[in-house]
Amino acid sequence: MPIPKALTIAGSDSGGGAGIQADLKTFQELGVYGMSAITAVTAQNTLGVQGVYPMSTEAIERQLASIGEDLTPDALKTGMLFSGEIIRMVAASITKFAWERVVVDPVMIAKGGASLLQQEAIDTMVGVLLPLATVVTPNIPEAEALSGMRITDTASRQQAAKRIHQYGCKHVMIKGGHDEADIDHAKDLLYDGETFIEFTSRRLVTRHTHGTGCTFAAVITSGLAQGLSIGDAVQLAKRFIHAAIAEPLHIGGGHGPTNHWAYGHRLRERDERLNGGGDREQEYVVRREFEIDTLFGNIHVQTRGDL
Ligand SMILES: Nc1ncnc2c1ncn2[C@@H]1O[C@H](COP(=O)(O)OP(=O)(O)O)[C@@H](O)[C@H]1O
Ligand SMILES: Cc1ncc(COP(=O)(O)O)c(N)n1
Repeated sequence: MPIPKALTIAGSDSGGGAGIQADLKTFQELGVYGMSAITAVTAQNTLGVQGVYPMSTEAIERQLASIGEDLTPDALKTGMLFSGEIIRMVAASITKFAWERVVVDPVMIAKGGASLLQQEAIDTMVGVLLPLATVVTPNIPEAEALSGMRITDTASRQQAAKRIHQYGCKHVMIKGGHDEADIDHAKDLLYDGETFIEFTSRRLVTRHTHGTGCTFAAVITSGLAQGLSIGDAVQLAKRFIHAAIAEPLHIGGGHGPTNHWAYGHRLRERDERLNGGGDREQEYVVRREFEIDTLFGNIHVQTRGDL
């Protein structure tokens, strides 16, 4: 079987926790060959963003053309795009090469508050990029900016998903990491134009969440590149990010990166438990399966009616 290939079109994070670096680490962990087109270089660490240096549109266009003329990604994701001009150029390249399985992570503001997308570029994103998206993955503030409405509860989150879906993307995934009202759960909402599906995990108490959104979208991209359905790719992403947040690396003095190795560690731990099991009695098998589920965060998936 050919090796699945994924492309990230995003900014570089010198600190290695978010952006291009998070995406490539994630692709690699999941057995997907990673390619990149860099839209901007950020000087960044766990304490914040110290500088933003966008690339020329010519340099970005050339990177995409080099990829398109030789390598066809099985799926791609966009991250930090910075300006309307870059968004237009990226959308034109996606169309030109007829690339499919497009994950748009509408990165706007870094966790420390630095702007990674010019305000006037939001309309361009809505007009030219979202119609090309297989799935768009805003966090709550990004979903508010895209939909033009406040999100305060499940009903308003569903309403915002409906509005964003009308821009022409196939699926909308509104992530719940910023939902501070829900102190127990991290709940993400997927909408395909008809059905709402909630993916819920336990909320982990930590400040080491730098790069969660990039990593989450990169897992979805990897899953789509490997031929998973969107629902299965999101389920994989939820498990991967839960493990990555649960085992922080404690790197840097501020908001540290997530652990891109953690999911792989847990898979190996599961395999050891299963292989080491021998012919145990049924009750042990049941208990072991429960433990295995616990390893991956007990993600609860629920289809929810329209509120
Ligand atoms: N404290 C947490 N515990 C468990 N999962 C979390 C936590 N914070 C974020 N997540 C999950 O990480 C993913 C990224 O979410 P979010 O933080 O909303 O995105 P972003 O990084 O774009 O702001 C989502 O699946 C979300 O549910
Ligand atoms: C280059 C770059 N791209 C994206 C983010 C957002 O990070 P997060 O995933 O934590 O929202 C970032 N901080 N830097």
